[in-house]
Amino acid sequence: MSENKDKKEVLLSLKNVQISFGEGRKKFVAANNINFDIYKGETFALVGESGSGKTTIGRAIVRLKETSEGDILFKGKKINRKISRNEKEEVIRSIQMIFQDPAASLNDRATIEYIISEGLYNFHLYKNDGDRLDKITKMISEVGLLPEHLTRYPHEFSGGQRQRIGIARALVMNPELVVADEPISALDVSIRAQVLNLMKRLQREKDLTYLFIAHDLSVVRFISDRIAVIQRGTIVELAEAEELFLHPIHPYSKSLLSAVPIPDPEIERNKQLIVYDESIHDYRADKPSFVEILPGHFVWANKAEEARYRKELS
Ligand SMILES: Nc1ncnc2c1ncn2[C@@H]1O[C@H](COP(=O)(O)OP(=O)(O)OP(=O)(O)O)[C@@H](O)[C@H]1O
Repeated sequence: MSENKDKKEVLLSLKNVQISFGEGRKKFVAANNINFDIYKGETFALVGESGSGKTTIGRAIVRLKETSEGDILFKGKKINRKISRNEKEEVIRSIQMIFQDPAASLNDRATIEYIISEGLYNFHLYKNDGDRLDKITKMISEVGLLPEHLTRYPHEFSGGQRQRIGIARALVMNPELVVADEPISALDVSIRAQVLNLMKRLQREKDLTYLFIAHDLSVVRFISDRIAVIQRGTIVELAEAEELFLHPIHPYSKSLLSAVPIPDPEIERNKQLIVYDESIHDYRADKPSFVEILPGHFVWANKAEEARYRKELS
């Protein structure tokens, strides 16, 4: 999906990030030891099952959730925890989020015009009202809807159209990074490809970088440059998309991949589902870390596992 991944300019960096809910004995760590870079122009997928911490990480990046440890850097500047009001505004403008459920994320009592204009109003990102109208009219056309839709309300639209409105609301801010949190999973299967194609086209046209959150590996295979697999709050593997599909290393990634349907009935029938058993990891004495096992291919492993994986690879 990316055009300039070879340049590898780091846009966003997460360094040893931890995100938790509650305090003291009630503290629940939803994501821990999170380390990854997102390059400008690429689509970086974060994949894991429900409850693995994907949304929490996305929300921390757009400052909807506080981090409890570590740093989040955007273009080299720290954007988590305490930052100035100006810096906050810059983050909100430059990093926009598209939400999973377009029905729930749009205010049903507001017109589409208001919904798409809201960020522009909040940050005074227009010269005058004519300029604002120009911006949102252009934006609504870019997502495949019509200017006359601006006076209508969210309930008058289908799920796919509502997600287009969600995309317009995010992109009218002219962001550099878009955190797309399962943007197609709530949509009818028949329109998912349309929305993905729209996102791809807009990425090319507007030089966007995507963090694409999904629970389904088959969805991200063909749209992402790199994939991080997350399991119960820990990223267990990160690699280029094809590399991950061809040479998964962590047993959890292997189990997820074994569940991806193969479009060949013969292979599909004889395929072995790999069941992941967490108890195979003994991390009591030999602690794990995020190891670069091959260039650009990282796996969560302790010393013994690293040695075993290296042997398997040789
Ligand atoms: N407000 C909250 N208070 C306490 N725990 C929370 C809260 N929000 C999320 N969690 C917990 O944090 C963990 C990660 O949740 P998160 O929503 O990030 O997962 P997810 O991978 O995005 O799942 P889904 O695909 O279902 O959204 C879950 O165990 C969840 O129960």
